Amino acid sequence: MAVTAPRTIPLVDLSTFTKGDEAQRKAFVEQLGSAFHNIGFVGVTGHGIPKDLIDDFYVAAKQFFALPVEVKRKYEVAGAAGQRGYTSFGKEHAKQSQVADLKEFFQIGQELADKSDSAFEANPQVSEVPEFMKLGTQLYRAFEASGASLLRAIALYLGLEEGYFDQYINDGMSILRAIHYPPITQEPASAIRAEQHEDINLITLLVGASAGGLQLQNTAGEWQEIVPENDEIVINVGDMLQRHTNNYLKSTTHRVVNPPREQWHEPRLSIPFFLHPRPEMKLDVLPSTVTADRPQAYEPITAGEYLDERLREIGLKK
Ligand SMILES: O=C(O)CCC(=O)C(=O)O
Ligand SMILES: [Fe+2]
Repeated sequence: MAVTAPRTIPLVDLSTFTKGDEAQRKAFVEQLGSAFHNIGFVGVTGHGIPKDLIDDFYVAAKQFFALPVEVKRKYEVAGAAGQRGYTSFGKEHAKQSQVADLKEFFQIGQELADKSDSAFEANPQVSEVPEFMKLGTQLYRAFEASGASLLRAIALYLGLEEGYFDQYINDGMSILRAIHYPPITQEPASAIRAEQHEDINLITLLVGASAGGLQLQNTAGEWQEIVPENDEIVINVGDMLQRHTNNYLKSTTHRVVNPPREQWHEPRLSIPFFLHPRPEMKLDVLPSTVTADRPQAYEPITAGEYLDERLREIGLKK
């Protein structure tokens, strides 16, 4: 009999919120909210992101990363701080680390009908793999819709109006990132696939990575493996939401460790969607989250200012 490891994060079904009755919706709000408050991570099924779309995008992403590096580097976008197009191996590092992560990635941003909005850089089109951007843009939309539903539940949990986040995330600055961790060919000096960090954005939605390695740090400081099942996506709170809620919702430290030596030849691909609001959203601490035991921990800042500060710290912006 197969031995199933105990789950490290709770599992919730988003369709009980998007399609359920009042009692089911209330139960979902409580489950999601307490997971974000206690752990900062949750597994979600019933998220409405089509499996075929994920699978097809994986195939296209693999084809992209298999291109020669000179070809991939054509898709580096000067001045976009890695927020669009390709970022080569060895560039990004966690904010406290001097050593770059063992990864390369490609980021897709918002495609607005109105191209005159200067907050948005254009996405480069990858001519060698035309499906890549087409599927990536579709997946972006699906993640956006699913993330909006999760934030509606979180707004209710925080005692806000259900549509509170919608005004900030419609036409927002979200990023779909395809990450390739190549096979490891020699003992890494000290770097791991992704050094421990917290995400910058409101929430992150991550679809099933092609190999294990993702770990979160629990409140006791121990590293715990996250092993998503089947069509489960992993959601975590980012620093913007933690800041806005005065640390009531937790942006939990996580990392991707290197596999054991016998699996070094296996690459790893993963697809996080970083849900960002529009740059003018104020991340000022919500008054309802300030209490006697939880005094105001942060000064007012906008999402745009905060993002800028963080991109400098991780080596993507000069
Ligand atoms: O590759 C993964 O599974 C997670 C990557 C991650 O945490 C990130 O890019 O922020
Ligand atoms: Fe992350």
